[in-house]
Amino acid sequence: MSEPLRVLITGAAGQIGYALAFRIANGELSPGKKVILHLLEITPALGSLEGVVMELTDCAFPTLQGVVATDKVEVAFKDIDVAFLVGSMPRKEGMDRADLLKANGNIFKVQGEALSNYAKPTVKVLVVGNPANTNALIALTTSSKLSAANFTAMTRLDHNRSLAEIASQLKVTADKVKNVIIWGNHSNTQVPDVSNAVVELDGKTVKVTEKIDEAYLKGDFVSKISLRGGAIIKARGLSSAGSAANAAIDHVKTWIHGTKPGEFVSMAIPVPANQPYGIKTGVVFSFPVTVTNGVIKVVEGLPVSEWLQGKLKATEDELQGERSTAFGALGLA
Ligand SMILES: NC(=O)C1=CN([C@@H]2O[C@H](COP(=O)(O)OP(=O)(O)OC[C@H]3O[C@@H](n4cnc5c(N)ncnc54)[C@H](O)[C@@H]3O)[C@@H](O)[C@H]2O)C=CC1
Ligand SMILES: O=C([O-])CC(=O)C(=O)O
Repeated sequence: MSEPLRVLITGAAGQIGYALAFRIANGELSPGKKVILHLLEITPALGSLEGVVMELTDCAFPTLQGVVATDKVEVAFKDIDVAFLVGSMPRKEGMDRADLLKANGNIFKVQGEALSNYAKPTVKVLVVGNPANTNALIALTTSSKLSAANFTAMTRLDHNRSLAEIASQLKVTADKVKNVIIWGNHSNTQVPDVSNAVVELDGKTVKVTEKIDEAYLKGDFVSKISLRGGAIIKARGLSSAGSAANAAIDHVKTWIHGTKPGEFVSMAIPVPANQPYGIKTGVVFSFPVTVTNGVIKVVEGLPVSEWLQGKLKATEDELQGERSTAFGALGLA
């Protein structure tokens, strides 16, 4: 029988952690495969974490082989195959995600070191905690034994929001839309781009740009997707959790099982050495990607309009700025 999948969730007693744990325990990442959940929390939240473990036990999931619940990184990160790095402070109304750098940056410095020291060398790391791109860069920078290929940050929620918005405009379900792209930072400067997206309408595949007005796609659509996180905080008084956990599962499932032929998704990854689309190395940037046998590859050669070029530059500049702030504050080189 194959080895169980060891999956770490940090911040497991928090909103997103709570939504993630049950779905992962139920085998959603790799159907049929046994799972050992590693749940990390800060010491004051251990009581609450114990309650999560009790509930997981009470589900009697046939796939759940064990649970390790701890406040110690050396226990939590030991031999893990997948890491969902969620545990960190969420923003409140009126804040930008980059305002969280000061509160959250150090968490990812410590956890980068822990990944390097204790995780399997093949570990797949997804950073969810905000500001996600720069936190992933911090973790990568402090994990001397792992490589860039181990690290990603989440823009799949923005990707899914884009699929859903286009589907709603065209009165179809979201599975009929594919190949939207989120470029850059998981922030207000992200670039939701549907210039390569297609939709299945009445059995025919057509370009989204043939069906929806260009002014809307470059205007209200971009603002709606990029400001959606803030709109949810305003409506709920709390940041997105169910949809964030869902996107995190989508992201890791794609990483494990690959993309379908002809399809790409959005993932934030360390910029590869060949600097696709002219984006300079040294930041974690969201690109259109395909995944085959666990290897993430940027989809290159897509046309870049003048409009897109300007937006790519703005989101890249923001990421370079976040990098300088974070590296300065944390004493990283
Ligand atoms: N990338 C994305 O698309 C999204 C990112 N987020 C981000 O995810 C993060 C978590 O959000 P929520 O679950 O709503 O927050 P939450 O406050 O409900 O839960 C966070 C949990 O992390 C724990 N925690 C804090 N420091 C920790 C550490 N050093 N080690 C382990 N656990 C630690 C806390 O005790 C708490 O239980 C936030 O930074 C939020 O902004 C949220 C939605 C989408
Ligand atoms: O907006 C926030 O702070 C939470 C988040 O990242 C999102 O919902 O996209």
